[in-house]
Amino acid sequence: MLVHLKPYLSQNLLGRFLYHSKNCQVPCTLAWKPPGLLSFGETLYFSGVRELHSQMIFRHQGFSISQASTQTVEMEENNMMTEEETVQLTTTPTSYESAMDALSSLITRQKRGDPSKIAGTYSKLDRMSMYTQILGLEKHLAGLKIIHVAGTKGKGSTCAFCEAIMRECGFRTGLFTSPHLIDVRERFRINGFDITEDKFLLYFWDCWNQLKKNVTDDLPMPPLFQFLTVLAFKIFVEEKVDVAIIEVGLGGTNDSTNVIKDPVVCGIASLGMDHMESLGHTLGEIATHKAGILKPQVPAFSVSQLSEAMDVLRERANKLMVPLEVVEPLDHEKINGIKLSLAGDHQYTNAALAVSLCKSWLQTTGNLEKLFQQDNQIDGLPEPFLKGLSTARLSGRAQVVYDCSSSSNLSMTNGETSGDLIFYLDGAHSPESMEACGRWFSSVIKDVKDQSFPHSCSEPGTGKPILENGFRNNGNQPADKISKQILLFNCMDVRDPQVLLQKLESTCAPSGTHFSKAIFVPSISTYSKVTSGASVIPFDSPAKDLTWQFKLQRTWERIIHGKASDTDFPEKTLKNEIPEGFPHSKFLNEDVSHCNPAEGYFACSSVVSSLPQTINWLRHCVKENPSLKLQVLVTGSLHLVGDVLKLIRR
Ligand SMILES: Nc1ncnc2c1ncn2[C@@H]1O[C@H](COP(=O)(O)OP(=O)(O)OP(=O)(O)O)[C@@H](O)[C@H]1O
Ligand SMILES: [Mg+2]
Ligand SMILES: [Mg+2]
Repeated sequence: MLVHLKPYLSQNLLGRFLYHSKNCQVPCTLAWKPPGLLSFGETLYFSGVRELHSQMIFRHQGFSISQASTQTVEMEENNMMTEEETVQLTTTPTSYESAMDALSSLITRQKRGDPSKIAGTYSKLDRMSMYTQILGLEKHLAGLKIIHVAGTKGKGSTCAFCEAIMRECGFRTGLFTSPHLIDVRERFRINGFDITEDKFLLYFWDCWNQLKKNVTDDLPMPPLFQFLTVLAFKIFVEEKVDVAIIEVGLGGTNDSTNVIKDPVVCGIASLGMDHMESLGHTLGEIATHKAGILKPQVPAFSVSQLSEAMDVLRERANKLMVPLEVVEPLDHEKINGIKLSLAGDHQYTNAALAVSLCKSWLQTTGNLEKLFQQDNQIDGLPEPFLKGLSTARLSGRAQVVYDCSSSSNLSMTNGETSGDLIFYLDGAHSPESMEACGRWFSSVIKDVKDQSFPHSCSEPGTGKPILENGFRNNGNQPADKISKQILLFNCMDVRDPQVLLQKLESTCAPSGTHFSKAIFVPSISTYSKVTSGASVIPFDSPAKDLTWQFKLQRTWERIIHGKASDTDFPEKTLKNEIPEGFPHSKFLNEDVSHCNPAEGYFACSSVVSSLPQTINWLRHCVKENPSLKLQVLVTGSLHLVGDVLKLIRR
């Protein structure tokens, strides 16, 4: 039998493929292929395929062709196919890595806020409208029942709470958030799960090819975030979600997601100082951008804000005749004492916003009464809301991960860890979020002090919370471990490290949290490549230029030692005195109190050129010292957090 496939993309297809059916793998031979690269619509023949199944997948070095058309499956079921027949399949394109390469080619080199990128015949939002038109999404977009969320901090968390609540209420959800930590598919969730690779590829190449065919000088391929936004719309329309929860990428007024004209409800999470290069240098200016997502007469909710921001929101809302309601952080009582699944006090604010957004959505769509009547709650929230609030998930935000590979007691079974190396991951990268992060870290390590080990490890990166409420105690943990707090930090060079590190230190210190050591290390991921979970991490490719990390270190040392400026802190102490590559063995045994930079020695910190080596080194430390427990706060950059998650998952 010959199977006739029409690949949608250029790919070099050579060699043998494995045909996976339900229960077996049948190798099949590539019988013929057109010379050179296959291009759109070209034909490829296989022989040796014995049976067809709707879930058939061909794989060859990551190249997969999947999903037989319904027609094919029906033909098979009706026994209509004969050996001689050539069957045409609707194929999905294929290698996930080639999709990542294609996506990476959309990353623009211009810096944010660079006015040159605004030039051109059409505005960004005009172009977004045109892209949605090309993809035939315009009229469907109007039918998506959208919850649209802007804000400086807490957008993603608010959206994650909304998703979980709406799902618990029985609706099929689509969730679009940014950024991603490990795999770009994290940005697109359908009914609570990251979109599958096969579906992603199907929709990705469909959008890609249609847009490619229609580009002109005035309408080039969209930059990355615009592409991801139209892709989200495509996915949610095709997947027929009941509710689409859309997080703004940056700002509001000019954000690609603002092509949404008639959301069901809008939310504005906490406002603060971030992305000033694009949004302006005052809170008022920033609020003006965020308020740009409000739409005439569409209900809107926000949380308490500084008056400079709130005034702007109210003014805009009045102009548009928008009912704007400000919600208070959730009250513990109202949620029956349940624990929010996203940790940190700030999440009570985000959760409250999500509750109001969901209620409003349910009301507008005529579902509220049904839901609230069914439930016999009095003042509190209905069961699905409570369930949603206690199960929402978002990786890399106040996430605790026990590192299994570091267990000093290898005899422990069932994936249990001695809990000696614990990563506290939070991608905070603005002053407000750094403060929230510091508060969370200080409180959570206190809680842990009162807990017992070991704890079961679970797979990071799956979104499952790693730290359950409470630990299991099997009674054999060593008593009185010495806990040390370590800071693992990096941030992008557009951030002000003085502000971020100062915020962290001044939030932690009053609660008695002092970092024994701070390690400054470059992230592995960069903004120049979109990665997948399967992307290879170069284990040993230390960064060459560590100028930025040395600057971070100097800033930290100045803060720790209360020095006001570089003149109080001679630069010569930085030269030659930094331990090369690896912190030396004494590193952990020294203490902040012994650290005197004036004497030319940086005992409280180190610059390390390789993240994988840093993690190995931390693992080594706890293995060598059974009495030591390391609590490592990883923060400053979501890239760093994603890289650490990826490394400790391996
Ligand atoms: N309400 C809040 N107030 C202050 N900080 C917060 C708040 N919510 C979240 N954060 C901090 O911001 C970080 C990012 O949270 P989240 O992903 O929910 O926000 P976001 O607005 O989507 O951020 P991003 O700019 O990374 O997209 C968290 O790790 C936490 O440190
Ligand atoms: Mg942001
Ligand atoms: Mg976000």
